[in-house]
Amino acid sequence: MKHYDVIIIGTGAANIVADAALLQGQRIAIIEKGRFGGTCLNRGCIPTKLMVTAANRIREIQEAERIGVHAGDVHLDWDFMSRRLWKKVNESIGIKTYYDQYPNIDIYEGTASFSGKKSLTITLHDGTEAEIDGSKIFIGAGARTNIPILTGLEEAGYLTSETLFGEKYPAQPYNSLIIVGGGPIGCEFAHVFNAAGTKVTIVQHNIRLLPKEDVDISSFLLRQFVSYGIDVRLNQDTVSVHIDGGEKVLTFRNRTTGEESSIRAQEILIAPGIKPLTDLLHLENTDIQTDNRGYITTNEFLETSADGIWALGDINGLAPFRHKANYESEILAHNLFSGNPPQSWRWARYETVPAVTYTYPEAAHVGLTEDQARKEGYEIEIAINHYSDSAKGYSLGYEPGDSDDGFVKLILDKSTKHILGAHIIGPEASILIQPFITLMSCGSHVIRPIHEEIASPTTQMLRKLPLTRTLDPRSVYTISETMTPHPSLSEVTMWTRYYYEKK
Ligand SMILES: Cc1cc2nc3c(=O)[nH]c(=O)nc-3n(C[C@H](O)[C@H](O)[C@H](O)COP(=O)(O)OP(=O)(O)OC[C@H]3O[C@@H](n4cnc5c(N)ncnc54)[C@H](O)[C@@H]3O)c2cc1C
Ligand SMILES: NC(=O)c1ccc[n+]([C@@H]2O[C@H](COP(=O)([O-])OP(=O)(O)OC[C@H]3O[C@@H](n4cnc5c(N)ncnc54)[C@H](O)[C@@H]3O)[C@@H](O)[C@H]2O)c1
Repeated sequence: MKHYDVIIIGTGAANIVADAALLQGQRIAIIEKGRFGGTCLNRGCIPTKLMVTAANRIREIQEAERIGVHAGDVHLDWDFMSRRLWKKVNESIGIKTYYDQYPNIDIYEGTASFSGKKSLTITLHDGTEAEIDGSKIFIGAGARTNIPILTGLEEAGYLTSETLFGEKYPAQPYNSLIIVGGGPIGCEFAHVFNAAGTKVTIVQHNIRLLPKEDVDISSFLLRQFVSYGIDVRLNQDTVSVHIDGGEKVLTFRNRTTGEESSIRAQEILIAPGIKPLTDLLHLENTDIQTDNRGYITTNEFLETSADGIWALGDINGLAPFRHKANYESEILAHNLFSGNPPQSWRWARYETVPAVTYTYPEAAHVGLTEDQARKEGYEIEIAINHYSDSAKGYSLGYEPGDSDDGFVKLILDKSTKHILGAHIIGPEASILIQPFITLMSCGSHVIRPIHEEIASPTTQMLRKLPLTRTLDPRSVYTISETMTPHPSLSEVTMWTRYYYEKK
């Protein structure tokens, strides 16, 4: 059995840990069962946002008439956009080539599973197996679509975000598309294909689109989607799928009235949520605890319940965003590979994880929704400002009372006037949210244990100290410890620190 100082499972955000270990000259094993770069680069944030940006331009050009700009016919050149998309996705190959050049890194292309507490069997793509163990093991294995049990679905065939950016990538936009699920994935693809000319229907289980957003954001997006011709069916149970006349027919039932309906389309995209990729890892051979959904439980230092094993990103179930996975990976790099004494370790906080759904318009938030704040017992105040209330918003064409006049909604603690949550829907919401993320992240914070039962000796020692950590709003380091939604233009400003240090 070959021994390593560091084993990394998955090449998404965990690459940040690999890079830090590399700088320390550690002996490293990197294990990847798919394309290097993980979900974000190959089938998530990056390719979807290439599509979304093109779709946004179509909508903006169509809407420019409201400010007196007439552009004539506008359409999406699918081939051109697809070439740009695959050029970016294929940068995946460069990640493997990069790690290949280091003699202290071994790359294993295959699927890892635990054979013992800190040992792994890797089933390699060539059919052989490798056995390795490590002093420090980092699990960044991510998640995948949670396919529902739906009569006839397997026989009819379907798309997921994985296959859409894989073997089923469309040569042209579909004529018609049914999307099962009205979360971020369903809504972003609905926007893309609707703008590309596809007849889109969303069949959503919840009574709202984007149910994790504030209720006012959901209803605004619903109104916009309907105005663009997207057929949205809320509060539905999916019943069955069959093929008829070469088309896929989905039958669904209203959860309140019981009324059944059917809709047909060229394709069906399944986007009902995700589940962690823990099943492949055989965690039963380890001391790693999972929650009732199968996610690995981690504490504020990303420790698992097993000694010397950490988990980050989607697999710990805390918030499935790339910026949150990067944040955790940077914490691990800082704590374990920068020579920092434990007293200066960073710890993870999840109160200020931002989220942006890249629909048209964009929906962005940080912190609590109105409902969450009330449920947590806050006496709240709400402050709302519309785009049309600012000179720039008016110049974009928004008049007071317009149905698509977006807004910022702040949820405030009435007694302290602290911001509990900020919610924005409208142009460039992904950029406009950044000041609120930064404001809410700054200041002094007392260490708050997460999963107190997970406690290495160092963690036990740290939890006994009266530790507070201050994010100084004037410090350049605060910029890199504050999350920024990925991928947003705010990264141009917020990532300045990295370039500042390189120069
Ligand atoms: C369609 C879509 C759009 C998205 N858009 C956004 C967005 O705009 N912004 C945003 O912040 N987030 C977005 N996300 C979510 C984001 O992609 C994820 O939160 C992020 O990529 C998770 O990173 P990770 O490192 O935890 O896992 P991943 O990037 O999924 O990496 C895990 C890696 O581990 C490998 N692996 C898994 N199991 C094993 C094993 N047993 N052995 C070896 N290798 C293994 C996998 O092949 C994979 O490469 C999107 C997701 C999807 C699906
Ligand atoms: N811009 C972004 O940051 C971005 C974009 C895409 C995905 N993501 C992340 O990826 C994760 C997965 O996205 P998602 O949209 O699949 O998940 P989700 O869990 O957020 O939304 C899935 C939706 O599908 C509905 N649903 C579940 N089962 C259904 C069924 N059988 N029939 C109809 N509807 C059903 C649910 O009511 C839910 O609203 C998200 O949690 C999100 O954080 C982020």
